Amino acid sequence: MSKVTEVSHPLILHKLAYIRNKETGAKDFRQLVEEVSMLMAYEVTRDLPMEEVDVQTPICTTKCKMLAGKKMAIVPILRAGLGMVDGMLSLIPAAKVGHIGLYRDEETLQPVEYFCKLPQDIAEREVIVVDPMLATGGSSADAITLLKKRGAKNIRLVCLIAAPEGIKCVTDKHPDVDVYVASIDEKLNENGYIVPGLGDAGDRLFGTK
Ligand SMILES: O=P(O)(O)OC[C@H]1O[C@H](OP(=O)(O)OP(=O)(O)O)[C@H](O)[C@@H]1O
Ligand SMILES: O=c1cc[nH]c(=O)[nH]1
Ligand SMILES: [Mg+2]
Repeated sequence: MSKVTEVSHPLILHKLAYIRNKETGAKDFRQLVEEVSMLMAYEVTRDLPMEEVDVQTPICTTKCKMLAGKKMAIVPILRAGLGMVDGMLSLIPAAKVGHIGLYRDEETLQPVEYFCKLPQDIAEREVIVVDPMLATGGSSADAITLLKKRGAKNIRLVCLIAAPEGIKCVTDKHPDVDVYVASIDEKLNENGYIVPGLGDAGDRLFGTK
């Protein structure tokens, strides 16, 4: 069964309020998405395996804990997921980055795949899929299916804003995948947009439309 974590830290909620505000321009929007992603990286890596090592301090030798060298990959769903990569990398600098290109057809709301480039050893990596928006869940669920077809076994999903419908879709299709979100919003509207949401994340990040 998937674990769903809503990371309601005060700093995240404060920044999310600016991100949601329609008056926030692309420059600030990008900066804030990066900052919240960094804070989310802290939460999604909470249970990474550790190992004990001997460290010589200026005073004596002591046992310390360090990451056990688990290899990681960050996989943004294009385009909007790109906005979360630098924030994640600032805390997990050794991660490799894969890219999955999907857009949501405006009429059918079904995801359409147009690009996929993954680290060749993706099957051995702990994979963090990032996309700011989890609406119907179709895009994230398809991206995870694609990763599994390429051999990935340990996958987590990090989103900023999710609709209950999207969480249900992903966790029903991929019960082995844990989901981390900054906010679970109320619902989807008739156009498949998250309410209250933030609008179209890709357009706001890149200044399109
Ligand atoms: O859960 P879903 O209903 O699939 O919707 C969520 C998807 O929609 C947005 O991408 P979009 O299709 O707008 O592409 P973009 O990032 O290029 O703007 C968003 O970034 C997700 O990938
Ligand atoms: O609310 C939504 C839904 C899908 N994609 C977005 O960017 N925003
Ligand atoms: Mg978009």
